[in-house]
Amino acid sequence: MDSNQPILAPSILAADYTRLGAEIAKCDQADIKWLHCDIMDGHFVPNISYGPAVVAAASRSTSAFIDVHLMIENPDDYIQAFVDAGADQITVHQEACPHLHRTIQTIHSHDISAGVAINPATSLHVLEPVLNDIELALVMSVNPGFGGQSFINTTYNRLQHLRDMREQYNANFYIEVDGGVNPDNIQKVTHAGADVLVAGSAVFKAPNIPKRINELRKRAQSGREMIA
Ligand SMILES: O=C(CO)[C@H](O)[C@H](O)COP(=O)(O)O
Ligand SMILES: [Fe+2]
Repeated sequence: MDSNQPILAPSILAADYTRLGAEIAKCDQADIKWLHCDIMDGHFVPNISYGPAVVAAASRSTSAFIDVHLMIENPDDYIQAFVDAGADQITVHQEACPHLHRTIQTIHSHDISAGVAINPATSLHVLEPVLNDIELALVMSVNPGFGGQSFINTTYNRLQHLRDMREQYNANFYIEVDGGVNPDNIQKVTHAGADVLVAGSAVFKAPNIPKRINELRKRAQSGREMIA
C-alpha cells in the first residue's frame, strides 16, 4: 500500500462492450490509476461475464493498473491465463479457496499482487490467517454476480473493523470496496476506511464519464480527510 489518496477503480462490467476501447479512453482522460475487471463463471456466482481475452484487450488499451476480480470456482486453474492477459493484481474469493495460502503463493509466484475478497455474509475473521500475506482485501458491498445493485449498509462497520484489524496485525494491504458505490455514498465509504473504490454503473452509466470520475474522486478524498 503506497498511497494516501483513495483510488477509484472503474469496473468495465458496466461499460458499452461495442466500444470498450473508447470507454476506457474516457477513463484515461480523467487519469485513472486502476481499472477493475470482473470475471464471473456462472458457478461461484449466478452470472457469466467475460474472460482473459477481454482483460487482454482492456490491458492493451490503458496503462492503468489492471485489477482482476475472480468470482469463479477453482481460481488456481486460471491464474496463468489472467497473468498472460496483463493482470497486475488478482483477487480471489476466500469462499472459493480451500487452500488460500497456496493460492496467494501461486499469484505471487507470477510477481503480481494478490487480493482476497469476501462476500457480505462472510465473517471478517476468515481473513486473519492471511492479513500479512496480501496486498489487498476486498470487502464486497453487494452479493457478487451483477452490477447495478444497492450498497449493503452493514459494510460501513465492516470497513471500520477491517481497518482496526490491519492496525492490530501491523499489516499493509489496501482495503477495497466493491458494489453499489455512487456519488451519494462514496464519502461515507472512504470515511469508514476504504482505500480503493470500485464503481461500475456510477462511472459508465454517467452522461460524462471523466466528469463523473473526478466528482467521485473528490468526494472520496473529502471522506478520507474526515478520518481523525
Ligand atoms: O464485482 C462486481 C459485482 O459482483 C462489480 O465490480 C460491481 O458490481 C461493480 O458494479 P456496480 O458499481 O454497478 O455495483
Ligand atoms: Fe468486482
